[in-house]
Amino acid sequence: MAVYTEIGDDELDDLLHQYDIGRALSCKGIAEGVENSNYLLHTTGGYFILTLYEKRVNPADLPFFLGLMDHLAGRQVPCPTPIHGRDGAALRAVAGRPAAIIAFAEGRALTKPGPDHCQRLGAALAELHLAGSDFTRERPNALSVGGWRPLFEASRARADEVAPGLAAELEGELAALEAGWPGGLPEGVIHADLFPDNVLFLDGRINAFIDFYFACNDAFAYDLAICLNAWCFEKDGSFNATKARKLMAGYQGVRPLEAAEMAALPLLARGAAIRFLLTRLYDWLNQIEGALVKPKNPLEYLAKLRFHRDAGGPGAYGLDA
Ligand SMILES: Nc1ncnc2c1ncn2[C@@H]1O[C@H](COP(=O)(O)OP(=O)(O)OP(=O)(O)O)[C@@H](O)[C@H]1O
Ligand SMILES: N[C@@H](CCO)C(=O)O
Repeated sequence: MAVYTEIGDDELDDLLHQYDIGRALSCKGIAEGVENSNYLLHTTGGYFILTLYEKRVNPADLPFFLGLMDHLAGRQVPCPTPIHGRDGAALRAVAGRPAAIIAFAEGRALTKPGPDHCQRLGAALAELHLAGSDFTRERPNALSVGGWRPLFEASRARADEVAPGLAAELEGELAALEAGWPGGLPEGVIHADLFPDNVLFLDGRINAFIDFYFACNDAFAYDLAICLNAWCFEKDGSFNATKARKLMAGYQGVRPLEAAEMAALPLLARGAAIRFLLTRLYDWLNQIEGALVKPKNPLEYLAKLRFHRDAGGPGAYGLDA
């Protein structure tokens, strides 16, 4: 269970005194997630999510994340809003951690998304990209190509404990990505972690995007590449070309890709694969005792990386570049 920080009863009561959402009836740790401590908070005013921000979140970035959620929700992007206290602020401190209360969103994360879900995802992702265009805060992507080598260095010495030869393969991959990483693509605000567990479906439709805590400014097509990896491979590791085609069609129905974005997609997908491989590898090698969190398998992303390296071109994803 991803609960790194416990909250005392008095701390919770003190927190709720700052809001108009009633008094606490229960507050239970949520099993899902690996990054932050999340609680399902039930008050006399309804249900909420209480999040305490942990290691990978820089407190200075929180106004960007919380402001973005307010901004997108105001533009009909399905996304829960932060609750503002009586003083107007959404960001607080609880148990020594930065914290926020977020509206509870109905819906279920899909364990096995189908092609039609991928199409809906594509369309909603493009709408998110367009809706972010007049968001005025900026946050560079700390986990883009410039951030991968330091992350790799933190795991390099022990990488071969996870798979023989992994360090050498990652070294070669990083060098290729650093040399060829595309610039000048259309960019704006991206979600940057839009995995199936961060999309809540209700009656077959997307009811909420959650977990905006990697959102940043970067290439739109990189966000699409992250989704390609997270949604279009089966549990056995095989690539599902139908899902990829649907994802692309959904996206392009709202925001057509430029030729340069299509051409860059195989490389962007390799980059998106190494980004999650590296954070998973770090977490695998540096597990936090007592956090009751199950680290995710880095090797799932090694297989995806190899797939894109051999893909041959954007046609593999159903695109005619
Ligand atoms: N606004 C919300 N409404 C309903 N449920 C939510 C909401 N926010 C979070 N959750 C629930 O809490 C879980 C963990 O939230 P979240 O994905 O933000 O955590 P995380 O630790 O940042 O996880 P991740 O590993 O995806 O980065 C979600 O899977 C979902 O079940
Ligand atoms: N979505 C990430 C975890 C949270 O960043 C992963 O699956 O590795």
